[in-house]
Amino acid sequence: MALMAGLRVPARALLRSGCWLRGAALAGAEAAAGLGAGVRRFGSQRVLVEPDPAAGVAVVKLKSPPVNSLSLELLTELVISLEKLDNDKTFRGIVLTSDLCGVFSAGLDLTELCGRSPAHYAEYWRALQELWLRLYLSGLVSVAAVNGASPAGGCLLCLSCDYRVLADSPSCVIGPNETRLGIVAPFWFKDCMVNTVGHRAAEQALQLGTLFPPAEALRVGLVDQVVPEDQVQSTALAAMARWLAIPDHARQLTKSMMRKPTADRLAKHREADVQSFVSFVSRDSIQKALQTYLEKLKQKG
Ligand SMILES: CCCC/C=C/CC(=O)SCCNC(=O)CCNC(=O)[C@H](O)C(C)(C)COP(=O)(O)OP(=O)(O)OC[C@H]1O[C@@H](n2cnc3c(N)ncnc32)[C@H](O)[C@@H]1OP(=O)(O)O
Repeated sequence: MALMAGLRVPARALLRSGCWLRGAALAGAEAAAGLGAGVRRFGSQRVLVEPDPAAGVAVVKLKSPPVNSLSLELLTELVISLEKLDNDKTFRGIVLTSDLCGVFSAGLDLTELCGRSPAHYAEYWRALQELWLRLYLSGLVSVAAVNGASPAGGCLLCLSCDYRVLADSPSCVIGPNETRLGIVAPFWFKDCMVNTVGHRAAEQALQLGTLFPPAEALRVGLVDQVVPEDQVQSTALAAMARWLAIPDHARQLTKSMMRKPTADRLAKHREADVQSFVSFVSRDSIQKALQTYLEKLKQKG
């Protein structure tokens, strides 16, 4: 383990994909995009917010090493940041990205789903629902700058945004791989997939647990653009400018018209969805499958 800024970070996470070497190039690209030195950042321990008030845009970076898995803490901090930005009239759009190299988000934190109490599972699922509803229905334009692998819950975050830009790298796979773990995506994740790629492609991807490489993700419509890794954020900001050219009230009403029926399917039955998750995840067979998967992940490392 290496100690960085008070965080215990596995050395291999820092060395992943030549992160240190690429840092300078990415900082250059950020500066070119107007987000370099001099910008006052805010946020929390796991969510970094880089505001550009003149542009009305904030870049929201997940920074929960080693893989931005969606722990209860990360979910909570992200909800708080989004709520703050949603309520601040300075901002009209967010770019959601990762501060880590090679990983956008590893999806749900599997340690939150293993060997915990029913009360913990319920609290965790409520936090996930809250994040999804907030992001999916946000009045802000949301662009995902997907600069790393984005399986399962990571893919859900991307699908909840209005537009997706993916880095063109073999490690940047994205998709709903839940069935490969022996678990089942919630119906609202399924709905997001269907709304984005259509019923047939969603059904195939969900049943097979497909993780799409960039070219395939673009072909199926899971992402909107694939660009070289060092251009992901600048491309996301360029896309943002196109979306911000539309008057907010018209775009927001249209977004709500498109998305509210999907969100309402969860919003109207949140507690039943929580209870259904708790009873599913508490099953012995599911606990065993999750533990086996986690152990395999750890052995790989
Ligand atoms: C019960 C119903 C729920 C339905 C919904 C489920 C949605 C989900 O999101 S389920 C989670 C699905 N996620 C995955 O399958 C991703 C698993 N992770 C990976 O494939 C890889 O870690 C990666 C491609 C994201 C990154 O690979 P990399 O080589 O850079 O890192 P690793 O060495 O694999 O991992 C480092 C470290 O992190 C731990 N870890 C990875 N993913 C998770 C996770 N999702 N939750 C908790 N912990 C995770 C991994 O075990 C390593 O830990 P150690 O350093 O302790 O060995």
